Amino acid sequence: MAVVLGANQYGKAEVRLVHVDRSTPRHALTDLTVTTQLRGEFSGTHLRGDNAAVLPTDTQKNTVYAFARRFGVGHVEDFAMRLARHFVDAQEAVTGARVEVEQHAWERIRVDGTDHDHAFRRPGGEVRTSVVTVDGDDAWVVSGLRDLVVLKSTGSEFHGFPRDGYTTLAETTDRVLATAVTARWRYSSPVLAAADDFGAAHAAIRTTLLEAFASLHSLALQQTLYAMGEAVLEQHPDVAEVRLSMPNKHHFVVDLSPFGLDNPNEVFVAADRPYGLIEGSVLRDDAPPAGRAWDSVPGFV
Ligand SMILES: O=c1[nH]c(=O)c2[nH]c(=O)[nH]c2[nH]1
Repeated sequence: MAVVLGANQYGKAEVRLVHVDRSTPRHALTDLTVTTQLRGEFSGTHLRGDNAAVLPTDTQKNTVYAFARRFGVGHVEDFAMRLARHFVDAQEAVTGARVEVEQHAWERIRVDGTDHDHAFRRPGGEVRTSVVTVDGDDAWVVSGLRDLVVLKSTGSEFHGFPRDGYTTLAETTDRVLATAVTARWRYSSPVLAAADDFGAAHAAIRTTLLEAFASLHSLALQQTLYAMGEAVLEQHPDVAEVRLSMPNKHHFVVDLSPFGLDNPNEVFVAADRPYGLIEGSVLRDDAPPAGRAWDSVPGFV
């Protein structure tokens, strides 16, 4: 019996690329997941561990980021074709390539009825939540939402933090700020005074959260969290307390200098973990007691 190598391919899977076109103050955002797979004559590495024909998957990843800076992204089909052609043309052993590009949608956040220049929201996936607790004659209503994914491509800084022997984080005056908002708010009373109904109240509070996120020039996600909670309390008299849980969905500037390219905050790797997790409660100082409102509400909020 002879054993032979059958069909094979290899590459880098799920390269998370966020490209910000900042050529005008009205930023354009392209958010991609790219998977490269090379096909060709790779028997050497499989049979003998001879890597002479193996363009590293790490190189393939770098090429994705470098191409985004050199050529821009454009349509996903064009970006994929440019990459696939490059690998096939540039490497002797590579006779074919499969490049899969998925694009994640973003919409502009509307503030006072106008599309914002650099604040975005991911459509879909958001969940409206509610927990009602009744105890005898008492009742409490906690409403909320989760997975409201938002991003600002500028208008966010983070500096002035303490440094110790383990600190490597660079201070920044311009970074991408992104989070998936989980918010729960407790109404002062189970019967709304100011709003007609819970649906209208939910929609209005959601708008307030989005507008506050978009409008604040942020010096920390903690500051953004507080501003969002504060805006809800200021604009919605029915609400006694807001609890927020906001992961800091880090976007790191890719170092393209090894390829002779600068990167003026244009090409980012969107990391999925680990992430900062910023949580807090914002409430009126004269809020009625929470009673059993938060009983059995999972997690921080
Ligand atoms: O807004 C931020 N808050 C933090 O506490 C923090 N920590 C960190 O590393 N980056 C950030 N960003």
